[in-house]
Amino acid sequence: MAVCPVYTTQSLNSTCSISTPSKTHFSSHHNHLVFYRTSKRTSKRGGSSSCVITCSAGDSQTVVIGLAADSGCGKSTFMRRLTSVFGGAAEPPKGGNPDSNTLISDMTTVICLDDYHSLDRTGRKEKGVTALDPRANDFDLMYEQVKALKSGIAVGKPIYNHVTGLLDPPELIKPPKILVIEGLHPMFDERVRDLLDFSIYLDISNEVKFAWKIQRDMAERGHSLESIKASIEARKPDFDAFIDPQKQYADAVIEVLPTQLIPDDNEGKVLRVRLIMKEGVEHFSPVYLFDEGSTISWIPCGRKLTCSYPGIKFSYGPDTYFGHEVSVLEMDGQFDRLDELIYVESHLSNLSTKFYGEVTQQMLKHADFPGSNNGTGLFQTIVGLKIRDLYEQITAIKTAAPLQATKA
Ligand SMILES: Nc1ncnc2c1ncn2[C@@H]1O[C@H](COP(=O)(O)OP(=O)(O)OP(=O)(O)O)[C@@H](O)[C@H]1O
Ligand SMILES: O=C(CO)[C@H](O)[C@H](O)COP(=O)(O)O
Repeated sequence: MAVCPVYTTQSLNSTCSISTPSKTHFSSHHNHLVFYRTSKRTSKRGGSSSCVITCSAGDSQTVVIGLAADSGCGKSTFMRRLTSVFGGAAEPPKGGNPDSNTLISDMTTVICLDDYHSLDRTGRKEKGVTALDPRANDFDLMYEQVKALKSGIAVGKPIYNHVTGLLDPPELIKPPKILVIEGLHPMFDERVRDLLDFSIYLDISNEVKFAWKIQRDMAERGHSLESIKASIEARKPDFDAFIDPQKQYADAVIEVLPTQLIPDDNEGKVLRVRLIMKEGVEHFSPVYLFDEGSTISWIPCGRKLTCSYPGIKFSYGPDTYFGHEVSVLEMDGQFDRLDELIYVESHLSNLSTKFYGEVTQQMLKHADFPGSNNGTGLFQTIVGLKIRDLYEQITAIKTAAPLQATKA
């Protein structure tokens, strides 16, 4: 008899029907009715029986955002910028597992897809697979739980403990207004991909990834240069096979490359960052520089923007990406003075800001975050504002619909 690792909860005032051949326990937990699926049995026909819990969801629907990137590529930094756009601090679940990977704020819940590792650190070692390999991850459970959350049903999500390398007991995740699923594989499984309202891929070139890893793992974690190189090399085949291809599905890609302003630069400090925005995505209109659809090259340095060597260059224009029409906004170089960013902001359109200078204000607020002086911080902030706009559009449609139905 196997232990079924899932439990599903639903608020007491909603209607649920249960069909399960396995033992199902009910209990009240945080004002939620909890269904524990404790066992699986083999049905008479020989197939494995599944536990089906059908609940009618509440009125609110969760908007789901996917953020894909390799480890150490700036997902946490991006998440901090995104949650800040919605206001309020993001914190791990109160009173829960201190090693939880989840971050909850008033509007957003960010779950880390590492929690769907089906093999723990020892299991991966024994089987000779990396965490990037789909065989080390439970996509069925990921799909079931994201789908449940999207339709307003709370779930008991497992926790992968990065300190111990073990799978810890599940934590309760209630459906938030905005659910962000971040990690290695948010767009890998077609079923999960189809649940996403918007998806982002952080595409960090090998040179830059290496520079960031050295900065963090050598300076902050005491790893040697050789071990960092070895870890990047060991992950590369699986990264190329399973993680990188997801960028073709992303609605926005933030590509981070070495600068072209310094010939043969190998320091990796000055960056060329490209924001690739898919055309025709519902509730998302790409940002543009000066004139929508034109091809523009702009050096803003001069009286209104202070630039030291090697300067700053912006480019904008239409392109294609994996066969899709896209708009690409590019920034090469770095800002000397963040308060002068307002000059650049005033030449960008479709930013989905709520007031003049909101991008600059957000950037100044988080001036100490990595990438605040270059295109990584700027484009992450812009994508955060676009996600707020997308959320507001989706929820406006949802609240308007019943009214229209009443009128008719
Ligand atoms: N935009 C940036 N510019 C410069 N360095 C950056 C930038 N973003 C991230 N880094 C570097 O990379 C490190 C990892 O960033 P972050 O923690 O945001 O990544 P992550 O993808 O969440 O990592 P992990 O999955 O390993 O937890 C940071 O400590 C910093 O050194
Ligand atoms: O690629 C990763 C995503 O963060 C990690 O390497 C993976 O989750 C395994 O974690 P750990 O190295 O702590 O066992």
